[in-house]
Amino acid sequence: MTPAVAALIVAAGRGLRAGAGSPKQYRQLGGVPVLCRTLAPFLAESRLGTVLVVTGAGDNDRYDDAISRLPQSARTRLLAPIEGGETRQDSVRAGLEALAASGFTGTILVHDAARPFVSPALIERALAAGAESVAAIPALAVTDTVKRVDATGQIEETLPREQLVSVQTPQAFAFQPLLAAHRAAHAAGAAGFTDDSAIMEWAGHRVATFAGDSMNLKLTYPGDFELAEQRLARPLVTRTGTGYDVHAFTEGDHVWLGGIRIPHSRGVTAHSDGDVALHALTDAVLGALADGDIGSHFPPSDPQWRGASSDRFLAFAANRVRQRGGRIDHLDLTIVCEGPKVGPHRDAIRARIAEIAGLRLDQVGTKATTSERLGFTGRGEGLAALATATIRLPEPE
Ligand SMILES: Nc1ccn([C@@H]2O[C@H](COP(=O)(O)OP(=O)(O)OP(=O)(O)O)[C@@H](O)[C@H]2O)c(=O)n1
Ligand SMILES: C[C@](O)(CO)[C@H](O)COP(=O)(O)O
Repeated sequence: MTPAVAALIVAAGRGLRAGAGSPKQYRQLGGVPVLCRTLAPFLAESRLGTVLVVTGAGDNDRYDDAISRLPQSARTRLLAPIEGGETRQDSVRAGLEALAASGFTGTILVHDAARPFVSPALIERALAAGAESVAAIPALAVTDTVKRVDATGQIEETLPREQLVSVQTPQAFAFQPLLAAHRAAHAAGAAGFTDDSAIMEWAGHRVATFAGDSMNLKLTYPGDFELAEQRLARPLVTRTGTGYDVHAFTEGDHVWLGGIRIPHSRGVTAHSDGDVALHALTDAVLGALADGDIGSHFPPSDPQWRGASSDRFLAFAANRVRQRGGRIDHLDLTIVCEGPKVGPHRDAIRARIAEIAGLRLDQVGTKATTSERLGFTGRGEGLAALATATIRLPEPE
């Protein structure tokens, strides 16, 4: 039976811009070959039935050496590598043709071997987005001002960055349309595409985006290796933070809990959408960072947060962890209320929190309890949430 989802890792480049002799995907990073680091999270994802690496001509020994560093049990879904071409586009097409010959028809994730910091959570987001769209790619908002220059480096114009994103891999596609687009581009002599979504655009498909990861660095220049080594060299220390939030009930017909709108006979009094679960989680993450609290970053006095959807608060805190070179290991949440009943919504809340924070489902715990009719929650005057965040941060210098 052919698998429903496969990953294609392109590793046939020469790494000329990175210099230093051998192709960058076979260089050591923290004592482990780059390709090994890149493959590990794909091979650990049980929904990926097959992983195929496209290698350069003459790289067989390097490839064998790199994958010998992976545990035997991790290699069971790794197909024999196939040879790539002159350009990335040629290499992807070669991989797609090999998968087509094996009868594959499902969803394909295409990823650069040169991106060894791909996280399990990003792969999970790619899988989820690939199940929804013909083409979906990880994107990050552009935070620098972006200019167009002429051949001499003189600025020609400043581009409005609101509509610009920078895109990464893994990119998720329905296999047949991607194969058809690659074949059509090849037949038309259309070359020079720097990613596969550009080929899908060229073929007339709409391409969706999902949240990228600022840690998903592409090793391109020598400085990227220095940065990557520095990142790996600093040991991570575990930090824990707690959060607590309360909102009083008022007239209304719904409450927001963990990013899910739940119909209820009451609403809550709040400046934002009053989502106690996301507020407590945000404070837990900020607490673990020792980085103030939700009110110091999003002051209630600021009108722009009036009625704000609280997912942005948690996403902000999660991004602050990543910006500091850290990661969230786990979020745990307890909701305290007599009503609404949380049980029927618990899976949706858990999934939404994982999505907002960029985590896998197993990194999020959600629980709910009443307070046995005691106190303000017991009297049905409001609802509360408690949260714990466990994160890892690079040890301070
Ligand atoms: N003919 C090619 C060129 C690139 N790639 C792969 O595509 C990814 C992104 O390409 P890039 O970073 O440009 O890698 P290189 O082509 O190796 O780098 P350079 O352009 O500096 O030579 C890398 O994983 C690379 O191995 C490939 O499989 N086949
Ligand atoms: C595919 C890619 O990683 C998306 O950002 C990027 O376009 C590859 O570019 P490269 O010049 O081939 O490294």
